[in-house]
Amino acid sequence: MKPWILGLTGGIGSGKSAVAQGFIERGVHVVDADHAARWVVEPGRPALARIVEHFGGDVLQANGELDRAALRKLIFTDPEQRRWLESLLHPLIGQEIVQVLARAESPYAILVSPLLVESGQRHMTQRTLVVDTPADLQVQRTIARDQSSEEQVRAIMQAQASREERLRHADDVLNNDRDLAWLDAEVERLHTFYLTLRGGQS
Ligand SMILES: CC(C)(COP(=O)(O)OP(=O)(O)OC[C@H]1O[C@@H](n2cnc3c(N)ncnc32)[C@H](O)[C@@H]1O)[C@@H](O)C(=O)NCCC(=O)NCCS
Ligand SMILES: Nc1ncnc2c1ncn2[C@@H]1O[C@H](COP(=O)(O)OP(=O)(O)OP(=O)(O)O)[C@@H](O)[C@H]1O
Repeated sequence: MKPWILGLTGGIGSGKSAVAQGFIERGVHVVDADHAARWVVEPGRPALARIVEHFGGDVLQANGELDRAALRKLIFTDPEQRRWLESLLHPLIGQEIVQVLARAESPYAILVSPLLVESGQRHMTQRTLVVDTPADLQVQRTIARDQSSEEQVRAIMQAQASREERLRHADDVLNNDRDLAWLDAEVERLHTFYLTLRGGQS
């Protein structure tokens, strides 16, 4: 039987990847929109040429790969440029996600995306799990992981749905304000529940 699809979302640094890892360890097939966003701009793919045409050669590294830090600076200080990039990449990211999900063979599969609510990717899924983390903890964990500045993390959060907006779309919530052992216990609880569902519904 074709798996039903769970959407897993949360803001930057909320813990989506850590939660997804817990589901992967339990045999669930996972596709991550951030990974798909990397595949569509690999050297030789048409989207990379469009980005260079639009933003100029400064967004390329010497080896011909996208300079992600340079592009991040450009799009999170200018909403119009961010929307231009999203209108180019989101349809391509959507196509990649559909292809990978079509090959999934676990009882249910997961689409991990920071922009599940904002980008309309939610419509590819049957159920939404929100990883909910207090904003200050999101900032703290992201800075520790990426060595980025607080200002940059807050600018990215400004470009994302608010916590309240995301929670409005949640069927299930994982409160990620405790330690990793708690996170794993929550994944176990949710996985046991998801295995009882048919098409994402009880
Ligand atoms: C700007 C880019 C090159 C920066 O790359 P970088 O390697 O530094 O970050 P990465 O892609 O791993 O994203 C890190 C986090 O930033 C946030 N983020 C990325 N893009 C966006 C966006 N358009 N709007 C809001 N938040 C975003 C997410 O929380 C994401 O998890 C990259 O994020 C990108 O291409 N973004 C546009 C495509 C997109 O919208 N991707 C999000 C998944 S659909
Ligand atoms: N409960 C927790 N306790 C301690 N550290 C945590 C917890 N949850 C996540 N982390 C850590 O916080 C950081 C951010 O988590 P993670 O990378 O999973 O977030 P994300 O939502 O995938 O972020 P992004 O949107 O930027 O891709 C990571 O270093 C992760 O190991």
